[in-house]
Amino acid sequence: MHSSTQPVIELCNITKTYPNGFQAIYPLSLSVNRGDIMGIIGYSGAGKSTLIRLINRLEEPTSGEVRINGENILELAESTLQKRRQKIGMIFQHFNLLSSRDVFGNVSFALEIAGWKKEQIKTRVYELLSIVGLREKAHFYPSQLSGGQKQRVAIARALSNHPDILLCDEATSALDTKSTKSILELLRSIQAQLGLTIVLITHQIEVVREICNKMCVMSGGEIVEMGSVETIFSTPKHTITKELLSYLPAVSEQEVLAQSKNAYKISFVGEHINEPLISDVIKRFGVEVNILAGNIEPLSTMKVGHLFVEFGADEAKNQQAIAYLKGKQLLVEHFDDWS
Ligand SMILES: Nc1ncnc2c1ncn2[C@@H]1O[C@H](COP(=O)(O)OP(=O)(O)OP(=O)(O)O)[C@@H](O)[C@H]1O
Repeated sequence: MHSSTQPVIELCNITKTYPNGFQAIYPLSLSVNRGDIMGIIGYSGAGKSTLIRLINRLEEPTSGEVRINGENILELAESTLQKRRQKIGMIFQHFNLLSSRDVFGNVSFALEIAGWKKEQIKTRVYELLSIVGLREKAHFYPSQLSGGQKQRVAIARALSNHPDILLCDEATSALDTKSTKSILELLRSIQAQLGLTIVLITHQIEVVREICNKMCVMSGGEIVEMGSVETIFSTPKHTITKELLSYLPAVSEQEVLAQSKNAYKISFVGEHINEPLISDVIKRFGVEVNILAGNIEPLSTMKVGHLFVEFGADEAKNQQAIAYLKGKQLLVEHFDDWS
């Protein structure tokens, strides 16, 4: 990820009160740097959608400034705003595709509006469909596509005018786990390829973990915690942040394998959960143990724990330690056995 310290989006003391008098955003400031993937997370009603829509003036703030690349976009006349908006792509939870147009037509639509010439449109649409991996589906209609494919079309459309910002409003909330993963991978790769700045809102903490480098936690129209994903995940401060983090699904074996090709999975149940078995083998056998990940899952009848570790270079000691753990009725599997 090519993040810099150059702010691309700056929200300065913005507030939003809807015409019915409801204040959805209390004074808040937020700065997003070039190349950041900023995740805005919070429960339903926290103000996430309102906030993201203030960035491209789909909502007008009640007070404050919205600066894009240093320019206060609240001062722009409608015609200039339209031009600037072409540089801010947006994707939505329900894709918002035109059902009467095929994939090609949906992507070309944004270019037609922006006044591109017909012959340039064709080249650009196929270029975009290649980026999102849908070239061969150019003449399919939205009703013939899966949710993940529809979101790819929406991404191609959002990228059509070479934006430098991409706003994602719950872009994976309507997708299953597999499609979510592939859309997040696509977002990560286009961010790297095109040097985009991405702001995404989500209520899924795993989305933030997967692709963001920065995050904000929103509650009651305010940002209650903001910073790098590493810092917030390792030392969450606000109660809402801690609660959201507690919903993180258990670490997956693929994630562990991405860190080490020599990992062991140690599985234990019930009575062993509270025993200091790892410090035990370190003391007894002088073995080196690097803990890669771990989790305890409360089942309805008992708790099951998994620990993913990597042992040091001394294979004789490692085997003694593994034999000892197996003797304690723990399941110890090398990655070859479970990958
Ligand atoms: N047009 C509107 N008029 C009045 N109140 C609104 C309007 N739009 C949103 N709100 C209110 O503002 C608050 C924040 O809504 P918003 O959609 O920004 O939250 P959110 O965090 O995105 O929630 P969700 O994930 O459910 O969409 C909510 O209480 C909502 O009812």
